[in-house]
Amino acid sequence: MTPTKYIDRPIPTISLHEFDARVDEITSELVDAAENVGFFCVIDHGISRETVDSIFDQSARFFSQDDTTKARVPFSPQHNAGWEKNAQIRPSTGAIDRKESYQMQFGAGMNGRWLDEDSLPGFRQKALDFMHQVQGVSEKLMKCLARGLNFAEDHFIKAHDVSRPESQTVCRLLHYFETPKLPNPSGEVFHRAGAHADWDFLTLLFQKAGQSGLEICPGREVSTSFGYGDAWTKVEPDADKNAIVCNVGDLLMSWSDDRFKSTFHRVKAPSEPEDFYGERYSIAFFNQPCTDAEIQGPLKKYPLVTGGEFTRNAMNRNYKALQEKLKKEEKSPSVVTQARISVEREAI
Ligand SMILES: O=C(O)CCC(=O)C(=O)O
Ligand SMILES: [Fe+2]
Repeated sequence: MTPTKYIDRPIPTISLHEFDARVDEITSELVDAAENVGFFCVIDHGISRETVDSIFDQSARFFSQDDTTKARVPFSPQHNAGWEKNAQIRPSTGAIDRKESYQMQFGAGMNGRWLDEDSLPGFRQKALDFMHQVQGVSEKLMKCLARGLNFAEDHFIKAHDVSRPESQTVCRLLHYFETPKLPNPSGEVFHRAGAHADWDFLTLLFQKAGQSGLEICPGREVSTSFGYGDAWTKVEPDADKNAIVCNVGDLLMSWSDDRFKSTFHRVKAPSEPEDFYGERYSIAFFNQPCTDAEIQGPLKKYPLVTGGEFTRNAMNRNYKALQEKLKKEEKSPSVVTQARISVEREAI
């Protein structure tokens, strides 16, 4: 196996300390990070490490339920919410990610998709409290990003109003399974999250100390392209600084006329001795626009679309890329069928 090619790229760390007084400085740091790397770490964001640790405890509590219990809140493609296991296939790998995830939303999309209080007392309220805190940090970043693009300060905040029934914002709890250590006799690759770009506006990711694996590969020029390079940079969890890893998604790339970069990233399939093979937990908060939000960049590079249309277009593009990949690799029809189901399910 050829060793992974790594290069060092600085990933900016941006402090939100004294946000109101420093908003100009923070805006220019954010714009610089969004234009050049697409990934940045946010610190001094106001969510305590205890809060983050306690939501990870809730996540472990959810995933430790047996599969029959979790299957009572199955993933719904229509609502982009609920639990799924070994179901997501990325066009970059043509194979399933070895993980389970539980996607939560703020509103009606969750009807029937919360586990009942008897199974998991207190879970729902704790999850929603956390999601509101992350929404608060997201709104600070949205304010700066809007200023950076000369939109009204509340332009992105209004489009991502989580109190409206049209909200599509998702908080995804992720649990990657332990991977067998080398040598792996079957030669099978255990993908965790195959290389992809996110479709949303901005992703805020929480990681656990020591559970590495996230890697990025910048260099994409337009939000509609699929290509990526072959040199990776590790984004290690920084629990001491309680950093939130943020990345620009395709929606913000297109909303900025491709000025801000939505960067390819993955959770590496552990395959080299120094990789992390253990079970891994992470939490991704995907800021998604309301279905009726109107999306167009200041230079009008792309035609105006609604939040609903943007998501549909992204899914269709993903589906086509996956079909091409599977055709090229002559995967069996059963894999294709499985993939079709899974991509239709995938909304991020
Ligand atoms: O688990 C992680 O660290 C990243 C997950 C991710 O990139 C995603 O779910 O889109
Ligand atoms: Fe991602």
